[in-house]
Amino acid sequence: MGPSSPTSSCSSSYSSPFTSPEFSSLPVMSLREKIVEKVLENRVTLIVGETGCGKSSQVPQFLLAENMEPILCTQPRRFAVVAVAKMVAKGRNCELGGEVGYHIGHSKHLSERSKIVFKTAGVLLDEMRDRGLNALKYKVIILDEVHERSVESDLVLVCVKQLLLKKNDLRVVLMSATADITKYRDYFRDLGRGERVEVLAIPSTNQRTIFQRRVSYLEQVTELLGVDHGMTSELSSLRYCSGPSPSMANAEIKPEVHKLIHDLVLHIHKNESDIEKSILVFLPTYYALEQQWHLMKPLSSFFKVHILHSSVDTEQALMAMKICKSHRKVILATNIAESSVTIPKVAYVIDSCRSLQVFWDVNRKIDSAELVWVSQSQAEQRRGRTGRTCDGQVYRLVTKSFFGTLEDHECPAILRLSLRLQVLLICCAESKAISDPKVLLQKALDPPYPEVVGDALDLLDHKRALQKISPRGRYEPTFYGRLLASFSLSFDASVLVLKFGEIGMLREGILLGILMDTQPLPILHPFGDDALFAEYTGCYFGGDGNTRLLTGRKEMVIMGNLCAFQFWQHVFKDKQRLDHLQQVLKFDETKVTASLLPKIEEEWCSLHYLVQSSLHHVSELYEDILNAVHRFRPKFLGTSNGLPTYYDPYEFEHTCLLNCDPPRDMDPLAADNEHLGPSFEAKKCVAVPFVAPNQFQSNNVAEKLASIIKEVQIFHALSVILLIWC
Ligand SMILES: Nc1ncnc2c1ncn2[C@@H]1O[C@H](COP(=O)(O)OP(=O)(O)OP(=O)(O)O)[C@@H](O)[C@H]1O
Repeated sequence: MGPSSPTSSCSSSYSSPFTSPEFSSLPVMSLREKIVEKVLENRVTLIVGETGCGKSSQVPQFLLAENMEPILCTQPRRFAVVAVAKMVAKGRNCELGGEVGYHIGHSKHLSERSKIVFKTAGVLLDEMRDRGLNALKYKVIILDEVHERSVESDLVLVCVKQLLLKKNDLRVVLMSATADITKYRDYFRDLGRGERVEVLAIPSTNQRTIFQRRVSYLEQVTELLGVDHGMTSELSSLRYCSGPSPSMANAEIKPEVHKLIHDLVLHIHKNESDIEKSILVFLPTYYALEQQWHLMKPLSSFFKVHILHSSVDTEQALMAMKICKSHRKVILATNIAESSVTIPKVAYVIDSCRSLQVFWDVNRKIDSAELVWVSQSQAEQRRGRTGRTCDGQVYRLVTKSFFGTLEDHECPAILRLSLRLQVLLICCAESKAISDPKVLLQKALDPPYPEVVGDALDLLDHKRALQKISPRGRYEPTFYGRLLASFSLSFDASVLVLKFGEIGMLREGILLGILMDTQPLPILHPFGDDALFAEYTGCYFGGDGNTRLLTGRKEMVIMGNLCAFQFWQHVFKDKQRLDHLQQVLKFDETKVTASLLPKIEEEWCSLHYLVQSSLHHVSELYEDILNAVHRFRPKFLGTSNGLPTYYDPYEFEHTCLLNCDPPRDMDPLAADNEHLGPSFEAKKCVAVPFVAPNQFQSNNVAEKLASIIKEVQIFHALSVILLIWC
């Protein structure tokens, strides 16, 4: 079997991905022929291999070389979809969007020519809802990281199995380093006579070329640091983990744990001469990242701290890591960085072994979040973030015996969450084969409790999003339900949009709904500096007595971001305004090229402490939702006011953020200091003349927001959504 041949979409300097020295030594390479053979022979193949052995990046290419395209690969996280797609495209010397493409949320780099396509499970489910199982028209479907059990991944698995029952020539490949093999074998047992899941394990013994990974536990860490002399491992466990085993210990992070991490980071720094070798620390929440960051501030002359959290622009954070060469990198991350990604030169992983888990509180009927101990499978994935581009050392901050009693796998989300939105989405599916939630969810790998599905159906019925079609008791979506389901927002955010639509403020409602779900938000939140964030937010909303309208800080933040978005839109999205901008800056018309304006916009955003990518994301989502509303044409569309008066272009005034102090101390999100941008004096705001403080009728919108929040009694649910991103 020869290497794949270059395709027309690849450049002439194409070199075979299989022979390039960077990849030829990956352990998965030794099993290439076997993998192809097994996938051709069997309808379902499970590939199990250590983290970093090359599954995600190489297996799709093995199959492409056998002309098994088109190939679909799902990844549980957006971050991973982009990272793996980029890596495969780079390895094949192709443009992204050509032979190799991806689709996450609103970012779509695909074409007719795409032969390997990476998507999130969520995107795939949306497509299936619209086009039925036809959305799965691929020769091979690879479900990567199958151990990650989001509701979306589990639903994709159900649908793929339905398709397998109909389509004999489809090939499905499941991949993971830590999947429960028996579970998947059993799940596909009823595919047909003589059918079975072929399991292919990439042997560890063959992994001569993979880098070393050593693991130490709490007892070795305390010994290494010379703390708690003579303390038994039981006492250590009590001191740092509040108990001897997960069932007897709460997963809160005590100050002692933060101190231990601080000392360990310092110890590593003193003993590792290569400052390019970085340290990745896993913590459960934004708050824990903040605590750790504050503790490490005095060490800022040694370290550059980077943050990986959903509230941070990951692309930008990774870029900043690449640029920074002068200091050792310490990356503080939540489980966003837990699987599928390679952060080059991570040589040390410190794992707090805790994570944040959201669950549906059946009694209070709200989403809640709690700190939990990770499963062994999660800890293995975290371990796998090192040993990829250099040798690695992992420190687990629990004792070995404590670790031994952690669950093998975490509880699947389908057994923890309320499933309201998923039940509604299932009911809205075009294809009858997948539109009955009671039937479909019972086919899941771990079927949810029938009362949870019943609760979701009742709630949706109560909200008139579904109606029971007698006599068989099957539910159908109402017009309102279909409309809600078409928004690609969380359930509460979608409800909010429609409530605003009903009072003639559709535009504001859509933006507020999007902002409830958006991470990172348009207004920059300098990491660890809530005061500065409040100052930035206050410049957009709250400076003229309108704070009393809203009681919660979270709603204030949403309102501030709404005003910030509109401000940006006013300056950069209004045709006449742009003409005006050109005059202000005295552009020579001919020189105003497509490339100049984005640059100005980028600088402007940075001067006003706005996150450009987030503004664009909100803008794209806004268009989508507006289109959905126009497709459905609800009654209120006729009574909506249309464009607000302030849309008329005219000269306007704004309270310029340039008067704010720049971020103090070390900003972990910025690259090296010399890359911080133009000096303070040189700043010039192109939004002049002005935007008046209440230009966007913010008081009026805030008043409506306050009453709608009360009316729909989603305050608690809102707090949870906001708690996760704030
Ligand atoms: N951005 C990158 N820079 C440098 N090397 C990389 C990069 N991405 C991947 N690699 C290399 O390719 C190897 C294989 O990565 P790949 O994601 O295919 O492995 P995997 O088996 O799918 O791992 P996991 O189970 O952790 O997702 C890594 O171990 C690393 O050596």
